[in-house]
Amino acid sequence: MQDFFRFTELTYYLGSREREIRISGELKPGYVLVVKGPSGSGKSTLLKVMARLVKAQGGEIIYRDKNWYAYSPYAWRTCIQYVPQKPVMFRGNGRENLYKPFLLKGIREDRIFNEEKVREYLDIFSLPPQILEQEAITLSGGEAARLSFIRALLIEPSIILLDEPTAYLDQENRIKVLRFFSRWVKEEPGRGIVLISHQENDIEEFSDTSFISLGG
Ligand SMILES: Nc1ncnc2c1ncn2[C@@H]1O[C@H](COP(=O)(O)OP(=O)(O)OP(=O)(O)O)[C@@H](O)[C@H]1O
Repeated sequence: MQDFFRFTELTYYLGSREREIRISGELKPGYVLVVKGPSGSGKSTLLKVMARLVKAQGGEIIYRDKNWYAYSPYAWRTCIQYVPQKPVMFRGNGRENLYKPFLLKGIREDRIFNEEKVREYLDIFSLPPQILEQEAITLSGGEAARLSFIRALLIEPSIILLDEPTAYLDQENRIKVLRFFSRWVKEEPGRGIVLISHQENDIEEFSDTSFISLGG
């Protein structure tokens, strides 16, 4: 495989044509690509473009040697999962929230909702099993954040786009989550993470990192 995840002249607007971003770079397998830049420079928007939730005006991403448009949007999002900074919880309990992506049309058939995996992840992220029965909108910010990591992980993506993953976490959970992702990215070949974090010490938890910067 020549290109795992390479983006070239990726071009997108921040609200209007006047604020155009154009950026090239590469995420290597096993690596964490850290997106740097001041507030409002377009970091979150870049992750949404990469997830194909926001349209790019130009440029391309080559993922596993194929142009991104060679993948259906569903296939793309099965491989590349975006976890927004502010956790999104739907109506329904914790289990229903974890199950939600499996109800979406086009999810790859080899992805199955694995209750055993759910329990395993709850344990890793120190969430009590009762959370599965709790109304998700009543979860605390930190609980919802950890549940949204589990929701993304259950899809078994190869790339996870993490937007400020520790924003809602206390110190203990912050370390737990970062160490988990640091292991996850190395556990199997062909995984990668794109990370936005304002906290320099978050980045120190990862062994192989590379950086790209967006201007002001
Ligand atoms: N749909 C939109 N309409 C108008 N403006 C937008 C839209 N999406 C993003 N923007 C603007 O684009 C800029 C970049 O937003 P973005 O969330 O990508 O920044 P960021 O670098 O992640 O910032 P922060 O570090 O504060 O989270 C901001 O000024 C934002 O207000």
